[in-house]
Amino acid sequence: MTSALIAENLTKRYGRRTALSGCTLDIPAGHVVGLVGPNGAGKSTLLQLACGLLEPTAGRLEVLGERPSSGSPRVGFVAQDTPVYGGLTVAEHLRMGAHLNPSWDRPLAERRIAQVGLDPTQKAGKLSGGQRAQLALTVAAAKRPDLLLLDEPVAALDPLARRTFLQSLMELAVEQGMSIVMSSHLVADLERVCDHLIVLVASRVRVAGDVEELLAGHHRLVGPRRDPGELNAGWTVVDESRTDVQSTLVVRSTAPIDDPSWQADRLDLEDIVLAYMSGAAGPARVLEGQR
Ligand SMILES: Nc1ncnc2c1ncn2[C@@H]1O[C@H](COP(=O)(O)OP(=O)(O)OP(=O)(O)O)[C@@H](O)[C@H]1O
Repeated sequence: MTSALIAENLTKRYGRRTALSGCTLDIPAGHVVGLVGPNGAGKSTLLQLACGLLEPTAGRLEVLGERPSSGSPRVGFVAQDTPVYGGLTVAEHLRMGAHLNPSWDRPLAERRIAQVGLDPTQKAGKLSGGQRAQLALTVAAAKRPDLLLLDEPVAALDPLARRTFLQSLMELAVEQGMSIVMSSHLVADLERVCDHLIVLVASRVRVAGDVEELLAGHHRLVGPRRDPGELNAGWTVVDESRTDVQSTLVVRSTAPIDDPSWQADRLDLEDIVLAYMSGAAGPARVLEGQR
């Protein structure tokens, strides 16, 4: 399987501040990938490195088998502030897109603009934040990139617009075969559309992998208090809390939990993300077999 993005020990520093540290990832092509993590975790930095807007301080990064370059027609990027030209109309954005991009997909652009109810004669500067996000996505998608990078694309959208937007992302992935990597704080949304997830915390990858594998491999365990040395050696403890009598753990284990002294429950994606964000998860780790 080809990779959309390969990072090896990728590091980005701004002066003395480390925005991304020792990031190692292999993101398979043809997937919708969610990138989550708390504010300042390094998500925008990773996306900007991937589209060639930033240069790494150290490490290796390959996007679609090449070194990232900012002008690549194979990679589309929609930044967090949904850049559009305030003085141009919606239709002028599409004309400019067609002029600048040999692979411009005019029917796709016109269909999306109609679908999301944008008035082609409206100046972009007069659009709402959500409408600007829709326009920016349309322009990026109509370039027909192989990889679309979206930095918090749904932050400004109302719940219905979010649903339509995410639906259209899935269509782009399935019908056009686009790989999509998008950052978001809305994990429930990501669970609906993403089949791959990366959790970044404090500039490091805490976990990355196939969503189905992540859901199947994480468990919440409640049982009599145990100290770390007494736990099953095959478990990775992601998060834990203890009272005098009881332990509550979030563990990763590929094997089923067969110890009857633990009550084991499945977790949803949000639980897993929160466990990695709040837990003593230790150094960066990547799920084996994440491809
Ligand atoms: N141009 C810059 N100069 C200096 N430090 C920066 C710059 N851009 C980002 N940083 C720092 O790098 C770290 C990672 O920032 P980044 O924007 O990548 O985080 P993020 O995960 O996208 O956050 P958010 O969810 O708030 O958008 C932060 O500590 C931030 O302050």
